[in-house]
Amino acid sequence: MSYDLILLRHGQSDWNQKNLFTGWVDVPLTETGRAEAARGGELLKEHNLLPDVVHTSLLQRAISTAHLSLEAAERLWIPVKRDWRLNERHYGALQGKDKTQIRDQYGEEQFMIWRRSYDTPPPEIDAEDPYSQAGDPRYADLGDAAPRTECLKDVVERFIPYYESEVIGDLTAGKTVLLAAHGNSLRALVKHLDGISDEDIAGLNIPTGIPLHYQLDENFAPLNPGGQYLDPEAAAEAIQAVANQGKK
Ligand SMILES: O=C(O)[C@H](O)COP(=O)(O)O
Repeated sequence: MSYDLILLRHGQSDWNQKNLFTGWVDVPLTETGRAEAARGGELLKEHNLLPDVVHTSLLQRAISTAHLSLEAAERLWIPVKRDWRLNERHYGALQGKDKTQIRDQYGEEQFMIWRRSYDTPPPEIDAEDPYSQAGDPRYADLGDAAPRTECLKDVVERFIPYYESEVIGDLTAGKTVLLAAHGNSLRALVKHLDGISDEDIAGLNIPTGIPLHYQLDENFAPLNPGGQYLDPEAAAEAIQAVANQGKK
């Protein structure tokens, strides 16, 4: 008995291309990102990994990626579940800031603490900041619990309960599950699945638009630790590019 779980980071977004911290800012995919998403769907079809249900965040780059990849895989008809708990990590006051400028201004060490430390969040975003989500109707139900910044630990704490109830629920029902989400929300899940330490997770990066397949055993532990990228060569190159963001 095994279960199939597919993780898909959204394709390149407008702000990935512009090298800006994005977090919860709702930016669209670029043409490259749309092509990556469609290619992701073709890979699913080629590997006969056809999702029965898709879970996405509330952000259009993940929603569009799910749609374009399912279109390419001829699975547009499957049920969709959306939840804020799959959202990208809230990047606090860094949202909308240029990654290279922040690295130059604060130095490599602080830049990497904000980007990759497990439990140090960036400064909170001001409600008046143009890139704040204060007043965004999609988060109205969260009230005061809506984050104004998050570290990876915060993402683990919101995403893993969702994974354990909703995603494991679908897997248990025998469904192949596609999760269309984000670099840091997927890092949170991979940390959980592979039992990666708080220190070592800093070195793990997830590329855009390349499906990552986990086969899980009856206890939902990976039979293939680390998962399998459906295009391993493209993934290796793209992982390096994510790691190098902010460098000149
Ligand atoms: O929110 C962002 O800026 C990106 O989606 C993830 O960025 P990072 O790789 O710098 O954490």
